Amino acid sequence: MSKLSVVVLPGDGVGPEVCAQAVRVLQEVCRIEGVELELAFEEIGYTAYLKEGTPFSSRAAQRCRAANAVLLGPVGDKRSRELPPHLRPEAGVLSLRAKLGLYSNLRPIRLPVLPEGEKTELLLVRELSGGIFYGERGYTKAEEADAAYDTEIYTAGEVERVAKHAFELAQKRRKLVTSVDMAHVLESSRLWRATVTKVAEAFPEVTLDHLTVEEAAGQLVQNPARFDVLLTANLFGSILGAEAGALAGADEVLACASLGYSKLGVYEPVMPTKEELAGKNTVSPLSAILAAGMIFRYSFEMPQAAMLIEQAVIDYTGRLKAAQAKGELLPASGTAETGELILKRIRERLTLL
Ligand SMILES: CC(C)[C@H](C(=O)O)[C@@H](O)C(=O)O
Repeated sequence: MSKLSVVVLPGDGVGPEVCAQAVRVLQEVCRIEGVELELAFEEIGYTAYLKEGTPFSSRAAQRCRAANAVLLGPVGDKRSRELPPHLRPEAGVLSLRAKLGLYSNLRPIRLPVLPEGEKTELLLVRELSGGIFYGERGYTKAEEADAAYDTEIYTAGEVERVAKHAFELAQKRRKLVTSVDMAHVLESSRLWRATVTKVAEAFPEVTLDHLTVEEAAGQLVQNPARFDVLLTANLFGSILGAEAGALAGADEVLACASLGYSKLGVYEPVMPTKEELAGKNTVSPLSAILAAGMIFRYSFEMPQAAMLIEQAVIDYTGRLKAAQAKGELLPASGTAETGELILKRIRERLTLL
């Protein structure tokens, strides 16, 4: 029996309760597939700061580095706003990515194509360990209120490795990479564009086109079907990811994977921390469950198991929508109950296979 290990970083707000359901799914699918699953729990974010005085401890980092995958809950808390930047929950996430060398964030997003309303799936590939989030920052004068700066900086090597990843993924999809930058204004974007163009030479079967970030923001709304793989820098990816997430609509279930050179990845639901709902068993765990599915796809290399989970989520949301459309009264289903229903579907599907 093979053995795989996952570190769970439940994060803040509703993170623990949604991660608990994703863990149940991980355990069940590993049991079915005959994989021995070793689980460890560590803290990150505001919760970690309250307990340990740091948003991500070096002990937690060490355990994550030794694992096969990390399941990460949403991170952030309104009460952290007064903290110095290095103690804020977000600093914990940036440190996790840097310490694990995760440079490529993959976010599949299904968007409605108007007016037909059908869905198209694009894959956002966001550079994750460089750019303005990691560039030098500070105040230019002793007087803090005077002037502040953050540096957008990329090396060709940083652009090259994430671009290669985007092209490799596009090869298995519709074979189009749209690289998004601000090459009309920014020097770092001109390096980005030149480097991506060079990487494209090794992938003659994949088409490359370039858009400015302003164009991309518009096209996501007007013509989302024109995208297959959307490749972009850290900051632009954060903004376009939020835009695409909003366009996808509240009932779309979104998760993402952050990867580096090895198979070790960090997987997270794309959702807010919703501190006010923490512990109330009301939010949907489906994004966290999809994140668990992505663990099987990218870190465990078990695509059948990933499909089993994805299909269970699709079946569940499909039936929910059909019932709503018929005006049927649905039984209230909390976080844990939804997790249970997904487990039931996973077991049912197995009997069908
Ligand atoms: C603030 C930062 C840690 C965060 C992230 O990169 O996850 C943000 O950019 C986002 O995309 O929601």
